[in-house]
Amino acid sequence: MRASQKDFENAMNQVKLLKKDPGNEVKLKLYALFKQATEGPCNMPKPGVFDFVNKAKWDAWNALGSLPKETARHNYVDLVSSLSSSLESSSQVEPGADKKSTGYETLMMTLEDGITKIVFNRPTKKNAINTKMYDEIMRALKAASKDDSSLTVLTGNGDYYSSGNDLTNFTDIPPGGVEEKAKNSAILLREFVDCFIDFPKPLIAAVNGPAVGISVTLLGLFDAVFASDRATFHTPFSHLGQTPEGCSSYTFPKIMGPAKATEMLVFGKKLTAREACTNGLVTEVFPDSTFQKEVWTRLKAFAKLPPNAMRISKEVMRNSEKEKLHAVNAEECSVLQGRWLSDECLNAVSNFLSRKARL
Ligand SMILES: CCCC/C=C/CC(=O)SCCNC(=O)CCNC(=O)[C@H](O)C(C)(C)COP(=O)(O)OP(=O)(O)OC[C@H]1O[C@@H](n2cnc3c(N)ncnc32)[C@H](O)[C@@H]1OP(=O)(O)O
Repeated sequence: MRASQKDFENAMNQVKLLKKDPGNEVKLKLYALFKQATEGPCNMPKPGVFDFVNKAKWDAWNALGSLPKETARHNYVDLVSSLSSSLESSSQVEPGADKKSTGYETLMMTLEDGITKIVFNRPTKKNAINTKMYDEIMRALKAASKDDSSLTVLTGNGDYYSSGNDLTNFTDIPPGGVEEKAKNSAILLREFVDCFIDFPKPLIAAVNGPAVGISVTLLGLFDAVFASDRATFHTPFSHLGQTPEGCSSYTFPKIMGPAKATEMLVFGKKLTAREACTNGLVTEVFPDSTFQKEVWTRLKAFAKLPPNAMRISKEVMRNSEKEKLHAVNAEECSVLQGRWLSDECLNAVSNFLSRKARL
């Protein structure tokens, strides 16, 4: 049976009442079907390459070709009806996830048993790091460096550790245009990585699942990395028209040798947790089924060690490198500032946002 104009109007109202965000992919489908149903085939000029959001919308509408208005209206009503039932009943996210807690919007932070735990908390976005999250991680690290804990642990909520830089960060273009955006991003990145270089206490990553991009490169600045055997380590910089950050251009060749570092940072080879452990990036791998229990037993034992001895040992081991790391960070950010303006990068980001590419 075909959907009537009344069904279509009801569906439009139902969309506004959805309690959960259906995600960009579905929103693009809804947009395209709505435009096709009301205006027919795409009749707008194609937006420019920098106009990510409108280009993604245009691509979605244009992809419907000459689909008749009635069919588009019917498909729109069907899609909304399937969303209303599935989204209202599904609950893939852990309690507390994606909610404001303890003064942070994108993190959870606790201090217990001498351990400050910072949890990336955007599980529905695979813990992608958006601008707010960069700011909050810096704030959390500054607080952790001064609190009563002896060590600090970073981990992720949900199935991912983190999918790295949130690629929608690139869509928020300031009045000064993409050049200003690239400049501001380089400043933010430099300040962000500096916080890891300067962190004074033992810093440990509990990598609970796949890690991508900057969430991988930073691991070279951690003091221990414990990984679930479900975790993977992926730095697809060339695929994204980008270049290494997080001091990885220096730490990775040092940790694993230039050949293995090149496989990861230049050719984008994705490592399993065991491969990352063999290469020296990961301290130890645990079966996913016992990961939390084993890691936290280990961490609680570490936290009972004399905190000053641990802090000073870290200082002795790392201080001679600090100046070099700050210089590497500055150079990587400056190179990236240029890459973010390149066609290679802009096209890769645009493809991700239009759902044409998956890594
Ligand atoms: C300013 C400082 C800049 C520092 C620069 C750092 C460089 C990097 O970090 S480069 C690495 C950037 N990350 C990526 O390229 C990963 C992109 N994401 C993916 O390829 C896939 O999402 C995935 C392989 C991580 C997961 O795929 P899967 O099919 O399992 O799940 P999805 O449906 O794709 O994801 C769910 C949901 O989450 C959104 N999302 C995931 N990762 C990102 C991301 N990095 N940026 C923005 N959004 C992300 C994804 O779009 C989905 O959202 P919707 O439900 O709204 O569609």
